[in-house]
Amino acid sequence: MRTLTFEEVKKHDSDGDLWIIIDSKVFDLSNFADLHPGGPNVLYAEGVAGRDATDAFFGLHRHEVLLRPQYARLQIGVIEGGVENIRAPAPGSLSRVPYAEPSWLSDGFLSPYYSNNHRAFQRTVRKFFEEVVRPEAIKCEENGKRISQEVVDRMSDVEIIAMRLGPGKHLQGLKPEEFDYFHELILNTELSRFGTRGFVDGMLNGAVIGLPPIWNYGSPELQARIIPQVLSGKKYLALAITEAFAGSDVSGLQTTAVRVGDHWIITGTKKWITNGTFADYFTTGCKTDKGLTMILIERGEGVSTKPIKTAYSSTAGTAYVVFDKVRVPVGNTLGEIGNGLSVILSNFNHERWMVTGCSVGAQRVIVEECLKWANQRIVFGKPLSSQAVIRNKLGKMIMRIEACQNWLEIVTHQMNNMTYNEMSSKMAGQIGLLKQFVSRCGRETAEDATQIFGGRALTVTGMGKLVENYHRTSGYDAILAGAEDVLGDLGVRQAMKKMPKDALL
Ligand code: HEM
Repeated sequence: MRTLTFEEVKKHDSDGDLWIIIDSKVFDLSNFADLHPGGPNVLYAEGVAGRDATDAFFGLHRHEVLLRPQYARLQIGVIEGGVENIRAPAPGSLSRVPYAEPSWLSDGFLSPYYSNNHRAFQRTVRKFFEEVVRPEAIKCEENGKRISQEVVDRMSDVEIIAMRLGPGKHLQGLKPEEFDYFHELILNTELSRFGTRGFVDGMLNGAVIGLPPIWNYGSPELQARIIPQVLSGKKYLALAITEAFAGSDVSGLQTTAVRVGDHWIITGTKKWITNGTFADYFTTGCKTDKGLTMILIERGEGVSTKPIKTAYSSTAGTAYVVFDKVRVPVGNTLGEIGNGLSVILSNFNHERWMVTGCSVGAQRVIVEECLKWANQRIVFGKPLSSQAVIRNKLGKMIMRIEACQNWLEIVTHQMNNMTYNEMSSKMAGQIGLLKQFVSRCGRETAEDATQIFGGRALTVTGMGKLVENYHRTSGYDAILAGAEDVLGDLGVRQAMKKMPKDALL
């Protein structure tokens, strides 16, 4: 790469002969100017053409623009004696922006929950997600296609699909102290950092919520056949509960299973089924003459799926699933006939806690985006952060994310130290309230972030793209796995049930 002086660069400041300096790198924009998405005129302006345009550039573009190969190759040299100050973060690295990381990952802070094993795990996971998953996440979020088999295979190779189901004996080769609920929490917060909310659900969330009923209630034959296929990423699974007729009120389901000999004949339509467009198996809630029953249905004759357009990317595979007189062996029943509600309910704590972790991971990135933008954006001749109204919003965002993180961690600590049954009886209400709190905080932060970024928060590309995605999709966290108002109410109802009889004023 050539070394150039400011004097040399200055000579190239006209139409057809245009050089510009950004962060001590010299770019030849002569042929690019007419193709520039921001238009050619801005590039010929005084103080830009032939000059050091670093501040102007970073006020208008994300740093990653310069890393795209088509733009990186416009660089023709470096400035003599210049120092490159703005470097892309290395994959897996931690942010040094205050509050951009939870306190346990911040220099000089302690935590009672995390061991060195968790810290090493976090480093490996972040690097893997940034290098392997992030490019796929960005691509799929935009084109709406499902996650590629290649990335699924790579996740399966390092047991990520299995780890997302939580601690347990399915994690071959890992001792309990090498994988607990804090490890899983790390996975959930790390996978939601890319501003690609649809992809987060497209990353096989169907299996995370649909496999446990097979695991806990399926026959040994069913388990031996289905579980390895799903954990190896060779087959896909969706949880098919909700219908146009029933959402949070699962007892109102209308999909019907009628027993004929040793088969069920199943008819009905499920709606909003995450990963449904590409699922091979459906863990399905059905009405029978003995009450709600969970049954595993395989894609085949009588099963059809249709994508539903939603506010987030179709990479999530959200579907209508139609069962038209589907014949299913009675051996595919999960748990006792008529006992479907407890199968569904026993699954909910983990699912809601998982959604909460993903939500906290995404919320924290937005806090980081806002702190960076308020610091670098110049308005009325001063950084945006010099406005008290902006600092007030930043303060509230920080308070919210820290409160969410700390409550989530203490809940995770209880989960690590309780049996499954204790968790079911003691944590359902608390997790319901936590989920409501986190999703409400997320939406308030989405609103504040949109005000801080202004018009940039309304475009899917550019400086505010993460805020745009978050603002459009944070409501999903308030609905999926149980509407937030219903969950908050569950928490209070459970508390009332446990009130001591003699607790009077
Ligand atoms: C290597 C040099 C440059 C490259 C590769 C480049 C590339 C781009 C790209 C890709 C965008 C679209 C933004 C997005 O949606 O992500 C953009 C927008 C823009 N660029 Fe550049 N640019 C360069 C230099 C400059 C300079 C020096 C200026 C002016 C000081 C400038 C002013 C703008 C403006 C005003 C926009 C529109 C921003 C908006 O819509 O918010 N660019 N540029």
